[in-house]
Amino acid sequence: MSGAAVLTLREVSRTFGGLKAVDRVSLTVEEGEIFGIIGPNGAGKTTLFNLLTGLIPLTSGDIYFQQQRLTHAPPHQIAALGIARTFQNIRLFKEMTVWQNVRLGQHRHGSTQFWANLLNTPAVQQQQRRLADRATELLYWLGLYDRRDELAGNLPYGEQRRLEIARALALQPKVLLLDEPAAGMNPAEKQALCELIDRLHEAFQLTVIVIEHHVPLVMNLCDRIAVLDFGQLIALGDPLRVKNDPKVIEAYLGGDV
Ligand SMILES: Nc1ncnc2c1ncn2[C@@H]1O[C@H](COP(=O)(O)OP(=O)(O)OP(=O)(O)O)[C@@H](O)[C@H]1O
Repeated sequence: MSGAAVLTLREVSRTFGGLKAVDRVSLTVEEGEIFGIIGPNGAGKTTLFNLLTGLIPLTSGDIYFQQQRLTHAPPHQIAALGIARTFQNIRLFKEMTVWQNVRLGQHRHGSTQFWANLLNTPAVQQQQRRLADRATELLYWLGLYDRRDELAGNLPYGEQRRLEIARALALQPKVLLLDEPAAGMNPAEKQALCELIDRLHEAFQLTVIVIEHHVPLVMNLCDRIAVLDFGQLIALGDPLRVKNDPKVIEAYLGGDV
């Protein structure tokens, strides 16, 4: 961790009708850390990701990426700045191959000009080769290289989750948001995923923000953890501190941590 702020949330709120889904949340995520977000069902975790990625507008407050105000930025601009995510409900192109899904994730890196593309210039060919190499590398990392020609929809569930991560990484993000990446996995798969996230974080120099229900996974993986309850931030700190926080034990963990 370098200690520099990557994401800064100031009094971020989102209401749905009368419901305060996210309620004046202020926090800073530092460069290079693995930051966990936990909380009971309906605590506002996914809504917070939707606000960070511009999928829904804030009701009030501000979000900054490094020094840049993101508060009203559209999703494509946020993605282009280097913030990528996966979804709680897997959102792959199921009728496309594993390879095509990752290549589509690289979309913003196809930066060469329209005419250059049309004429297939050497610069275009070189860029395409570079992107294909990167896609290959990602598929190796996620253990999906042998599956590259299969339809995404035909992969077993755990591999679909990993493909989502590969596709998010194809954007070459600085910040990777993972929404319950281990949902539906057995304990051994969860442990393996946890180790994989840690290695990816190291290898690609990522800042990772992870929403996860499985408390041991979050405790092992994360440098710091934020706990949400009814949209409010009720605790923030290193795993040990959060685990022993009476508010957390009372509101969420019920003493079984
Ligand atoms: N588009 C929406 N319209 C109305 N209410 C919504 C909408 N999205 C979320 N909510 C509500 O906001 C609250 C927070 O939901 P959110 O999905 O962010 O919680 P969560 O912590 O991610 O929960 P879970 O762990 O179950 O995924 C819930 O009460 C939810 O019903």
